[in-house]
Amino acid sequence: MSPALAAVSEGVRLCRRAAPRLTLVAVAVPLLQSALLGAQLLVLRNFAGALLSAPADRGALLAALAAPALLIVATLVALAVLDNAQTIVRELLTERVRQDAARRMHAAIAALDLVDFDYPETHDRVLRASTTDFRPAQVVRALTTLAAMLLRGAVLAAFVVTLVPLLLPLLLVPAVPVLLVARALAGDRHRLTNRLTPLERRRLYFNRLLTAREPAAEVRAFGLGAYLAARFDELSRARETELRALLRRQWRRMLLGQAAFALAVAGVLAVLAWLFASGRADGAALIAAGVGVAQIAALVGALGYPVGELSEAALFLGDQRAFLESGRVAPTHHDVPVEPLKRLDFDRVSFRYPTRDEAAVERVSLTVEGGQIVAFVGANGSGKTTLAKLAGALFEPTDGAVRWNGTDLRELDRDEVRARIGIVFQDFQTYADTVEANVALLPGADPERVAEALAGAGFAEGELDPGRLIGPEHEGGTALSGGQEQRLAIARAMYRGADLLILDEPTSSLDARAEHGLLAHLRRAGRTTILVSHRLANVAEADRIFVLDGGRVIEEGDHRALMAAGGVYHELYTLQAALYSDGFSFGPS
Ligand SMILES: Nc1ncnc2c1ncn2[C@@H]1O[C@H](COP(=O)(O)OP(=O)(O)OP(=O)(O)O)[C@@H](O)[C@H]1O
Repeated sequence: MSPALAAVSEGVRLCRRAAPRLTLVAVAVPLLQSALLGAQLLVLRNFAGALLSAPADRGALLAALAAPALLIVATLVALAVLDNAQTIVRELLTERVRQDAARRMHAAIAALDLVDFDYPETHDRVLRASTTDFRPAQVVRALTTLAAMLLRGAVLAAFVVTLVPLLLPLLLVPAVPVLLVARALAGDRHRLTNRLTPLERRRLYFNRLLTAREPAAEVRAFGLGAYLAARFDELSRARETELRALLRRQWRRMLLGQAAFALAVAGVLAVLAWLFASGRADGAALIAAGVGVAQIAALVGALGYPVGELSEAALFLGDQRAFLESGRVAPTHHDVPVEPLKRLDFDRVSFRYPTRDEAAVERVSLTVEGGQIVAFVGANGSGKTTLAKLAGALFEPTDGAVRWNGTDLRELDRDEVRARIGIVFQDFQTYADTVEANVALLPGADPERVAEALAGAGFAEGELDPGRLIGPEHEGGTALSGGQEQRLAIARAMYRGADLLILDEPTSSLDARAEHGLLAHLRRAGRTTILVSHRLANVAEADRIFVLDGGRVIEEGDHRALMAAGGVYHELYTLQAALYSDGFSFGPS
């Protein structure tokens, strides 16, 4: 099957899947319209016949004309009613297909690996695929329009051919330039859209900076509004330049196609004139054939629209299919049950981000024993967060393995493993929903456990109403402070009752009391915890501390051992301790 045909059948399949009955109606209505049109032509012919063989008696003539005239009016009304119905059915079908496409897109995006989001191509493909959601409905619309046109054409052709057989093959000639141009235009548009996707994403990015709540404070504080708007404009102009070049090219193609079409139609009319001049057809037949030819020519001229739509939809649907198929992940191994965590081993683990040559984590081997609090410390960019994400089954090592009770994480069901892990990210999210939903995330929150998690994260009883709506940009929502948002993220991680807690800078926004309370809570809970922190006073309590530098573990041990070793940890700790001691100064002023 050709790619275009495959995409067409895919489009129809997707429509049937999203709304089978609407698809049926969308197909049936144009067919009915064609049948009505055929009937109308027959009546018209009778009408012309009655008129030309005009009886001398005017009364008799009027009586002969009344019935066909009424029928013509009735079919016209029926055609108009069906047109209205078709408009409504198409809109509903488009809506349903969009919903279905969005569902499938979201499922495919959810199946992507975290690392995929570091590839610009992923975002290009997501944008392309998500702006293709109306295409299946476009296929049905184009197909039904085309089918209706072809049927109408067939009816007209049958009508013309009975009058003047020679005209039929001639009428196919004007269709050739129309079809060629429609296909070429669709190809041009598809190529341009795909080429402009990175530019379009950047435009959307600037638009988001200008319109969203999160960047609003910084944009104002630094007076970035005009600059960002100018960047947006610059990209819009670049897009317009490309669009103009496309339209110029399309204009030339269309003119050429229309000239060829006009020539072909003129040829057909010339044949008609010749038939008349040479007396090969009678007057009534020629008038009727003339009407038929004019209608067929108009139909052929209009063919470009549905054919163009079909060709375009075929190309864009190909992109969507490619994305949905590439989003399919390799099946995970469900047959190995994920047991409660007893130990987590990093076995010579390396990890490289797609956009960087150097490894972010290099041949790290370490063990986190069940029930231990383990800390990762080190300078900015030393690999702590990357290591935490590897522990959280969010990245797969590019080399080596992370093992859960001895089993490589790759051999375990990813979702099952993740369900046993609670994470607080450095750049945690706060969701525009209730406090309760922010903690429990999934439906079916247990209010008691939510209250427990909130208390564990340091909220005093009654401090935060579980029903309070967060997100001032939404109706009825209010904002929390930065520290409250961070504690909410901690409560979320705790609510899961996870085997493993991963806390990446969980206290960066907490006040001293809240920070102390959290650490005491963690110690009491006795849950396996990986703590990433620059605050070494928090870390000193950990059972084991790993010091990272350039993606490698350079020191390990508990606080006492590391202090005794007098290495990097000792130096960092002493420096931080000095910050709190009396008489500290930044140096000579
Ligand atoms: N998505 C990414 N793509 C490319 N490189 C990245 C990405 N995220 C981090 N890196 C790089 O990987 C290295 C380790 O980063 P990581 O975030 O793990 O460090 P970190 O120790 O947690 O730093 P910090 O203390 O600043 O949070 C750094 O050199 C960083 O620039």
